[in-house]
Amino acid sequence: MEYVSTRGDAPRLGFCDAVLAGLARDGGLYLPESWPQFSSDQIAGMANRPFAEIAFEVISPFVDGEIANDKLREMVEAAYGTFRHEAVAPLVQIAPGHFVLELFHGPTLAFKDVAMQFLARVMDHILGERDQRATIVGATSGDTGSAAIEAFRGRDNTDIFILHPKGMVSPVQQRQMTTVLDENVFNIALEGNFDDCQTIVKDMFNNHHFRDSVLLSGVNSINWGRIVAQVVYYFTAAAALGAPHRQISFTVPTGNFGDIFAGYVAKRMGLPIKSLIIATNENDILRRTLDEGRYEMDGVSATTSPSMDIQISSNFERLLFEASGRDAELVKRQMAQLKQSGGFELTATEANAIRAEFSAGTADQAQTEKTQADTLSHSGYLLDPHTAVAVAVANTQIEPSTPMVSLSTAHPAKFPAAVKAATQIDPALPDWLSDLYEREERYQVIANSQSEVENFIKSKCRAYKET
Ligand SMILES: Cc1ncc(COP(=O)(O)O)c(C=O)c1O
Ligand SMILES: N[C@@H](CCOP(=O)(O)O)C(=O)O
Repeated sequence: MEYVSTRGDAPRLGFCDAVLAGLARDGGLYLPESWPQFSSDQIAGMANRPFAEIAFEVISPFVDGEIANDKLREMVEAAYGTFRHEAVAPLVQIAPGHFVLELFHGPTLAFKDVAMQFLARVMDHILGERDQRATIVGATSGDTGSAAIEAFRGRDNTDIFILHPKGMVSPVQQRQMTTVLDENVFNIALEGNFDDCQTIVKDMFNNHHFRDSVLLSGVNSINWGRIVAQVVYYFTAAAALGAPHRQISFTVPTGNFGDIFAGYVAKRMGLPIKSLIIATNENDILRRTLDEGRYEMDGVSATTSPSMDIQISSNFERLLFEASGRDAELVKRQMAQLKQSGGFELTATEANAIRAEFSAGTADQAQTEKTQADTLSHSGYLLDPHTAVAVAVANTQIEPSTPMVSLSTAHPAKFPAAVKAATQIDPALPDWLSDLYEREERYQVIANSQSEVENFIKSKCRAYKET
């Protein structure tokens, strides 16, 4: 299996090189050249089996033998052994026909752990085999950063630099990152918003001199290794609810479009998904794009679901590539327009293809809080604000004959202030995080400047070699 860039000008790579590359050298995102297919019998056979076994089954066609099967199996078992729930990603029914898929039982209480626990092991393995050391960078609105730091802390083959928007993540998210004092972990509080963090990360990849001098690698969902691991829980959830014998719908709280793109991939692989519903908060660029056929940035507003306060939704580029019939020249032009003028028009082909696969809805602050309060009073279930955005949107789209799964992307205790405001409940952190507020913090405040970030990284990382 080879991987191709959405912008068509980067070399085709195998799985291991695509994972280490993170972003393609032409600025595009890697995708497999074709979609592995799962038969109805294979999907039926996934019901009631351990998560790690399904993970191996779903991921291995993408790895395509580049990592030995017994090693890959060992990695997925170790990755999902860190989860505190036996099922890893359990389903909980909150209303007739409506289920929440709990993805927050990993070490940092957010869905990012599902992919990050896998990806860190894969990267460590590849680097170890090649006797190389890499510099990992990531942009975060709170959850990717904490999951990545937890997964990469103390690893000898990597130094990790995470950029978060200063003062714009929840106090729990911030401390989960900044209180990790391992020598290979560096937190940067950037004077900007999440999109600024993400732009600097992508621009560092596009600065080939810098990229090569530190052996740069990335852990955002621009990295294919993140997406592939997120495909797994669509299969486990759908099989548990009766797929392939019936269709299942999913509603996904969306920002960078990685999580819902993983659902699209599952569908392309043969999973009978009826609807894939994009749920956004007030930062509703994706819903507007579906409605209007134009991707148009209009500023980020702060909400109680900060991890979705995004305008530049990275993985939408992967969808454009698919929806345009893999027209890399068109995607390249659209991405250039986005960078230059903050927007671009979808072609009719793209708009039709996207509308055929996705629908979208928005829940504003009041609807999100009401959903948190109503869900608690009707079913006794406490939702974090991101999950509540999904549940609010899903509630408007439920059909009697099709189970609806809303993805629960974070534990309520990650966002205690928002949960308390909506429900009067103070969600407790689990034991292993109960002293989070007493731990020492370490982070570096840096201006919104690519060169300042690059200089800081060069001064700290062990991989740096002047070229
Ligand atoms: C809690 C939570 N929910 C939802 C999202 C949105 O996911 P994605 O960026 O994959 O669309 C994020 C951030 O990525 C998140 O941290
Ligand atoms: N919401 C994310 C933003 C980064 O998303 P990613 O999935 O591309 O890593 C976060 O929590 O950091």
